[in-house]
Amino acid sequence: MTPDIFPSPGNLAKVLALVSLLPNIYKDPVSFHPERFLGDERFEDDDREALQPFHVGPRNCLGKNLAYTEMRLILARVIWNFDMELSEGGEGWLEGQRPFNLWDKGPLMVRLMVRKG
Ligand code: HEM
Repeated sequence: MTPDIFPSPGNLAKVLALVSLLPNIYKDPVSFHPERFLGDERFEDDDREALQPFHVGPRNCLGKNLAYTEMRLILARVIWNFDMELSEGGEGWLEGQRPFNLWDKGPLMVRLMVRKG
């Protein structure tokens, strides 16, 4: 990121879902490749730091570690107890998703008057 591309001052937003779909960051990004995270050499050029679903910095997600623990526990129990297959209506799930965004609310102007009495 350089000032030539993103002049300051300005707002820069990172669209997480798009980062995860960029083929120059993740090889074959829309296919299911769990081996991507298990040291498979086909994916050694992936930039694993690019996607930060919990954000980074002083205001990043406070629940990150809890969320990882919950996800691991739930996924492990589901996989341990069940076989899974896509059921009717599940086709095209990825393509049918709709993205939503946040909005900048702008300042709420309030006048404070010292109470009398
Ligand atoms: C997959 C699960 C989760 C994801 C992807 C996620 C993601 C995020 C993201 C992107 C932010 C905004 C960070 C920023 O503004 O830079 C955030 C903030 C926050 N998250 Fe999560 N979160 C998850 C689960 C949780 C859980 C389980 C908790 C608590 C039990 C939690 C508590 C918080 C809190 C308190 C903040 C505000 C932190 C602050 O403003 O200082 N999150 N989260």
